[in-house]
Amino acid sequence: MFVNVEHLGIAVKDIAASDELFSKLFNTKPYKHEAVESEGVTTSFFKINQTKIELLEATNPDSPIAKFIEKKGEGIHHVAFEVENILAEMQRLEKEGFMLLNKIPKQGADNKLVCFLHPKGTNGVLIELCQEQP
Ligand SMILES: CC[C@@H](C(=O)O)C(=O)SCCNC(=O)CCNC(=O)[C@H](O)C(C)(C)COP(=O)(O)OP(=O)(O)OC[C@H]1O[C@@H](n2cnc3c(N)ncnc32)[C@H](O)[C@@H]1OP(=O)(O)O
Ligand SMILES: [Co+2]
Repeated sequence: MFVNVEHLGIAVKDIAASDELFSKLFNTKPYKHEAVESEGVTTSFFKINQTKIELLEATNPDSPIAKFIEKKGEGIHHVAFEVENILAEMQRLEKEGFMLLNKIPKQGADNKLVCFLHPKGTNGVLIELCQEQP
């Protein structure tokens, strides 16, 4: 079952500069920074009530974030949904014909297991499924 929007991912070129910008915008500082080497990103997280914003900067030129910025520029990169049971959702969505980008859940930021759906199958929006790890 889909529960809620877990976070919005925003691709940025310079996370330190974007931290300053978004801190001014939201009038609050990021609550954490975390690098996820397997995705080639470093992140910072802001929280506004229940809404989480994830800024992502590439840490290498092969990172999905580096490629995205090269093609489309900075901006909204993905929408992440919290799901109750990621394996069950992955199975259901695969049966429905969605293109899973990873066949087994992988380690995301902020203690989550994650799976991505190809934007070609979701009207051009990269979707991330997240489940909190116990
Ligand atoms: C921090 C960890 C984690 C979390 O816990 O929150 C994250 O959020 S990690 C975020 C970064 N990781 C990922 O994005 C992993 C999933 N992404 C991918 O596997 C790839 O980026 C991709 C979506 C399969 C695209 O890769 P690739 O095919 O190599 O790149 P292209 O540049 O050739 O793109 C093909 C096609 O798709 C369009 N595209 C790419 N990214 C996006 C996007 N984010 N949103 C919408 N569309 C996207 C791209 O423009 C190309 O379109 P065409 O040019 O029309 O073919
Ligand atoms: Co994300």
